[in-house]
Amino acid sequence: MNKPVEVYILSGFLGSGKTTVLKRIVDECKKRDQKLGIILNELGDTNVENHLFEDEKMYELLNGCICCSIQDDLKMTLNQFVENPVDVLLIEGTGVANPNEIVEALATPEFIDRFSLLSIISLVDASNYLDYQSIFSSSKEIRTLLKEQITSASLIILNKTDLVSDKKLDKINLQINKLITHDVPVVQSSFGEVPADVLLQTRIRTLKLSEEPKTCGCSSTCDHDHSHDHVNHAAIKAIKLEDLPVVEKKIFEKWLKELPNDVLRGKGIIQFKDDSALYSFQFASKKLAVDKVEGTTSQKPIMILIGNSLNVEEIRASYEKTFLQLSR
Ligand SMILES: Nc1nc2c(ncn2[C@@H]2O[C@H](COP(=O)(O)OP(=O)(O)OP(=O)(O)O)[C@@H](O)[C@H]2O)c(=O)[nH]1
Repeated sequence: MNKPVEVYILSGFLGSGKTTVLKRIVDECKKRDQKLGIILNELGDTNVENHLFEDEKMYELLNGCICCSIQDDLKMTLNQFVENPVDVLLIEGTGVANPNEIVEALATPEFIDRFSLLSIISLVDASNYLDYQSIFSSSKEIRTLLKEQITSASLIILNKTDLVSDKKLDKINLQINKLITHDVPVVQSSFGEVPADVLLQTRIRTLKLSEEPKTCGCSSTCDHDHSHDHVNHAAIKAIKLEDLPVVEKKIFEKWLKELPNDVLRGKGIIQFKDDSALYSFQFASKKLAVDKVEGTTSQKPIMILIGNSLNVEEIRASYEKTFLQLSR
């Protein structure tokens, strides 16, 4: 039998910096000449970030969360890596995934000797942490999910520290340290800049299965019985807007920033007025970042918005009013 594939799971809430860290790990593994595999999971039915990993053996699991509604897809994908092993497999869950569910899939008899889980790296977004913990500006689902992402980690990266004051950081560190019971390191970073040896250190030696099977509370599509304890995150939805017109960057940015606070994350591909290039955009922590898509791409302008109990009709109406009526 081949050597087990070394696995790292990246977890963390929407926009916390998982893909940013994933890119760092990919670069490091390439430097080490390691053969890489990536599993990216998105809530919506489109991955707008696949251009970032064109050279890698990548599988996209779309339209659901590998921690519940598409567990079978995850198992099928893991089988691909059993048949064609790589040295290192990176699994990035959706921002609302509970990493324990991925651990559970890796710990089944068919996979336990094939994969060796080395670490669960959880990203915590310092710029939103206190708001997400607040009963006034967040929901119980989000608070429970954040707690699960922290308590299941073997390494916590407190990211986006550039966006908060030292005083706030101290407060967040204190709160995180109250949640973790084991000797789990918490490293602070901005743009996921964590030394490679810290990032890739082996922190888990054995997989543990949870003891008591419980009924899953994931969603109507999930009717299996398996051992986990997690939040019902069905209220967190992705909306996809396609056929986007060419937009003015300033208007686009203003529209995103004025979206209701329930919109926790946005991403996509966009074309700006008077510019023939396509740009990938990221909207997280109420900040817009755009990046020119280099080379040729078959992707078309598209926008994915993810949030908690989103009022889809309201968002669609505001989108149509701002962009479609203006472009007519
Ligand atoms: N200011 C700041 N921005 C950051 C930092 N880390 C990541 N970002 C930006 O935040 C946005 C979201 O980062 P991602 O790495 O895509 O976050 P993610 O966790 O993969 O997001 P999801 O796709 O929602 O799961 C991007 O625009 C990043 O460039 C940071 O430390 N500081």
